[in-house]
Amino acid sequence: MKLPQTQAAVLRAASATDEKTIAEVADETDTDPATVYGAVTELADEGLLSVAETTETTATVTDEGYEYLADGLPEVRLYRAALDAGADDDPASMGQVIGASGLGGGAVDIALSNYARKGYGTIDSGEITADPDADPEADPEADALASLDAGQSVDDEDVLAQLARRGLVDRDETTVRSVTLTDAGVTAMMEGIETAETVDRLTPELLTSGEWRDVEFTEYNVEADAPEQRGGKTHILRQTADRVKDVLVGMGFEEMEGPHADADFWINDCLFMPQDHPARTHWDRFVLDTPPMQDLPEDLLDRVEDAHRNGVGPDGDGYHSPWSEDFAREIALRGHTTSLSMRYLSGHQIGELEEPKRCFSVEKVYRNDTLDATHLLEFFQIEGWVMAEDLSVRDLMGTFEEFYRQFGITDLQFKPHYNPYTEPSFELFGHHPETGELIEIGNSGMFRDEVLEPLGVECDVMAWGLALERLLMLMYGFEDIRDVHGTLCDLDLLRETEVLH
Ligand SMILES: N[C@@H](Cc1ccccc1)C(=O)O
Repeated sequence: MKLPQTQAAVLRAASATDEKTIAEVADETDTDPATVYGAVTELADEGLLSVAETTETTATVTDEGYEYLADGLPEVRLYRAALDAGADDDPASMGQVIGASGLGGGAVDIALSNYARKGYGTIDSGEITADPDADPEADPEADALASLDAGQSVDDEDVLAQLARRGLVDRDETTVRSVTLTDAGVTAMMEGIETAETVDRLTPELLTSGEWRDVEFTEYNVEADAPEQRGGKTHILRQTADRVKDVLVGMGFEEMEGPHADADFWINDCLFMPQDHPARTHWDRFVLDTPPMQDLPEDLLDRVEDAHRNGVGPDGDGYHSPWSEDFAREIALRGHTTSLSMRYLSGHQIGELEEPKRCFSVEKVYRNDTLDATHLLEFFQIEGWVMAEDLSVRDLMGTFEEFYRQFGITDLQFKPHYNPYTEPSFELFGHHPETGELIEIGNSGMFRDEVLEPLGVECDVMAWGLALERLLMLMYGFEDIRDVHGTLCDLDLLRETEVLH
């Protein structure tokens, strides 16, 4: 039988009786393990090798683990200090023993929380005892750390789990593949294996000698299974944001951009948000210690102030509450991207707009919320509006149905809501694919005259702010927003999720 170089070498290295791991075969044949793996896959496809997979958990000592290897585990150091203080006879003062132990900072807490658990003694109302029978020389956790450091394996699963919990070892699961010759493989070996003339790897030697010109290369097998290579990739949130942009551009929307830190005027006043609204207090927003915004259109400022004080139209009524221009000029991180909509609709950002017009942004907003499974302090909003004659709530709902359908979400629910700047207003909900729970995914409405008139907009405007992270939740079924953000993120979810375009 004729086989390409690596396959022939791998088959020769394999045995019918002894399982050999890919790493062992790679070692023996002096070949890169990924290449061996490729050859193994081919040989298994041909029925010449059989491959067995087992999962192996590896444990590596962390930096903190190494610290304790050098200095001793904190609880062991505490025990020795307690013995020195005679605590095996009479309880000794905790303060003194800790002082004598030389333990400092976080190590004291660590020592205390492991001391009794491991049978070194008791700690009670400021006193410490040392069990005379405890043997610090035979501490199973210290022994396990030393074995791992010496490259030996540790079999005691409980001790390993405890070390992992303490952050003294990192545990990783790896798949180990071992090969054996099948009957067909044995037969092929007995009949003789010839190395095919083809070359399956381009080597530096082939390149420098120029030989690459004359040799025949093995064909690529693009279907062969290969170990996963994990390079960097675009975060699924960014991927989904790009997808959202594509969908909205496809629906005829143009993208808006503008400052993350903006005058309260654009973030709130233009939206007819009373200056004493709770969302405008320090409870909700992040104010910046920067000079006030100078560049505000004076005539718009006057009209907005007038709307707040007196309302608009013949029957209008304002808030009858204080309105301060200084407050309007204060700079804060935007709590929604509706500030951008105000900048655009007013003509301040890109000049006068002509209806019909549709705009959107997929950008970050900032709120002084409490972090939990569904709330972040920074998140992405899908802002959008349509400016046209004679818009109705049906246009709003139809737009959402069309938009969310592109993401496989077809069971939207609408709930009447209140915003100071829209009338009517609706909250949007969708079902979580795993839990079935109704999740709020957005807020919307038709801008009121009190917003539009000062801006100089004479037709209808329907608008919304949708939560990108919540859309992601409904698409991929995770239940905690922290699975995709921050230090608690679910790496497998982030690595394996494909955002389809
Ligand atoms: N700004 C609103 C969303 C919204 C925008 C425009 C109109 C109506 C609602 C929010 O952050 O929840």
